[in-house]
Amino acid sequence: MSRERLYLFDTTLRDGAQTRGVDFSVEDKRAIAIALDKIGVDYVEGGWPGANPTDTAFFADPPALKRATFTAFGMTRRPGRSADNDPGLAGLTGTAAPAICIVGKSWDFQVKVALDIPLHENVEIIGDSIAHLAAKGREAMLDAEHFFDGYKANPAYAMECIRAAWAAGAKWVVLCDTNGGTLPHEVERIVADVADAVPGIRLGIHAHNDTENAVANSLAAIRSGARQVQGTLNGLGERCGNANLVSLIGTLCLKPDFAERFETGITQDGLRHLTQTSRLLDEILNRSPNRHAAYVGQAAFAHKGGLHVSAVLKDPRTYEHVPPESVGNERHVLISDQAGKSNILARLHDVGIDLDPKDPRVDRLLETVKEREYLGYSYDGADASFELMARRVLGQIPDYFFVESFKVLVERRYNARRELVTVSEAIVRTQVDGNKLLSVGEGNGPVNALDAALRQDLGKYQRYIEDLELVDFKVRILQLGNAAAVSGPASVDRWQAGTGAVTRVLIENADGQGNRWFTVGVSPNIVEASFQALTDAIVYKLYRDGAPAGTGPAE
Ligand SMILES: CC(=O)SCCNC(=O)CCNC(=O)[C@H](O)C(C)(C)COP(=O)(O)OP(=O)(O)OC[C@H]1O[C@@H](n2cnc3c(N)ncnc32)[C@H](O)[C@@H]1OP(=O)(O)O
Ligand SMILES: CC(=O)C(=O)O
Repeated sequence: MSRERLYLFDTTLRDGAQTRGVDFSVEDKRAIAIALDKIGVDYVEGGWPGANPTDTAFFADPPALKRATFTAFGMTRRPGRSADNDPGLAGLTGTAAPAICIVGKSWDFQVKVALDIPLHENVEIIGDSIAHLAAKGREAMLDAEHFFDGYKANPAYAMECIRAAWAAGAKWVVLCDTNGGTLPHEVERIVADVADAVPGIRLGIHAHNDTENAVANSLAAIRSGARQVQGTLNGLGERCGNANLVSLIGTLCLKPDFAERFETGITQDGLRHLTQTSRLLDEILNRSPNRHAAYVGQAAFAHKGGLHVSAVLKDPRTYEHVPPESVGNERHVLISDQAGKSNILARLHDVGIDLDPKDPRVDRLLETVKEREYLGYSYDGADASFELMARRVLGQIPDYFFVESFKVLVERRYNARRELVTVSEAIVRTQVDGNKLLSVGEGNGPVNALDAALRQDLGKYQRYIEDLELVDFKVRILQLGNAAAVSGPASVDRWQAGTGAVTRVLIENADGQGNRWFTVGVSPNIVEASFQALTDAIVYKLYRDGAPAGTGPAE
């Protein structure tokens, strides 16, 4: 059975640019447009030429797209002007964009309040504007703003608006849930009514996420006859955002009810790049990806509960709705106090340690993890510290170096230019093969100074850590109730009374070969917690790079 074509329209660069805190440069827009084109999106709406210098410059030198239709966005002609004399429309037709999407009002209330013109005039404006674009040879589309609210308030008028666009030559009439308050059952009914009332009309859906239903509303519209679906990468957009195109692509391509009925432009390879495309956007916006994003989040295929892990190891379909690799994501098995033996075994396997489930060391490891999590450690995000902890229990981590003591000073003073500065200095005394070393490091904060001192001189290990870099540092204050506070590495396993806050430090490290790893430290003292995470980072690198063992501290 042949499938119907469903068109995907991306508005990341237009509605997504209306997100609070998002400000794309021309080069950002180009990179995103090319990534969308690569995965097989049909339309890339680049912005509103004429509205701001970035969009004007972007349209003046459009990206070379292979598959997608580059689309300009604007609004219908202004009241009191002819379409031929409207500067806004001229700005759109002055670009080379083969498709132009204009927003027009379809809610009588909006026409009265926002435009302040008679209802019939707005209908004429829509018709004229679309006819003008079509006459210029462009693929004209109407974004029927507030269509669902308009239809609920005055269905006859809302229909009159979209009939005008269709009759004037619109290739698509996109029904917008502009305020995002419409629910899926309403969308399903209203889109079906419209499709029945105007046979042959090509409908699109543009849903906002104000009730967290934008994706559901888009799917409902498709079920009722919409054949173009608009959305944005990672759900960017005005207020609560738009329908998340990433989630929509996953569902449309992988769920049989849609995938068997509709063909999209998304290629197999494009689908496998979905995770990468979603993360590229976050990278460009310089923000952390949402770990819990459907399909593409780091946690989307992360298994934590013992029952889950045990079953996933037998067959991943027990707790996964689609295979992670189908969208370019991967499976993670997390270690935590929810863990059973299966988690530990799976995680050990990941780091190259295969133990028999009956091996008593597995129980010891499980106990150690649970105790340490109780103290405030978290291995969910700190793979390297997990591996070190496991290998230490198994006696596989040699003594490399020994830190006798460290001291950190923070000084706030006026410098020679009478500027107020805060400087930090750290002094670390270490031993390598019985040789005593003293290093001093300076930094813009105590952790930075400690990191500099630790890595300044590690004797024969120095060459292994030359390219080590601290790339991210996160601090979390934990209230452990009646659990213990810990005071240092030697006392980590010693329980203490008290209810003090404990600091958990998570450090991301990188080296010159492109490896990245996370380590964790816990203490009531932030510097001590950082010290643990920093030393774990160094030990992990020494172990992984096969550095020779040391002889331990001198007596
Ligand atoms: C639902 C949506 O998200 S649509 C996209 C919204 N996106 C944006 O607004 C971002 C880009 N916008 C802009 O940069 C500016 O608003 C511009 C350049 C387009 C217009 O700027 P200005 O001319 O200063 O107008 P301003 O933004 O203050 O007000 C909008 C005007 O457009 C009119 N207008 C609103 N919708 C329409 C429409 N569909 N057709 C014609 N005119 C419209 C309003 O009545 C108002 O007119 P008024 O100034 O006579 O009261
Ligand atoms: C056009 C648009 O962005 C909206 O109506 O929400």
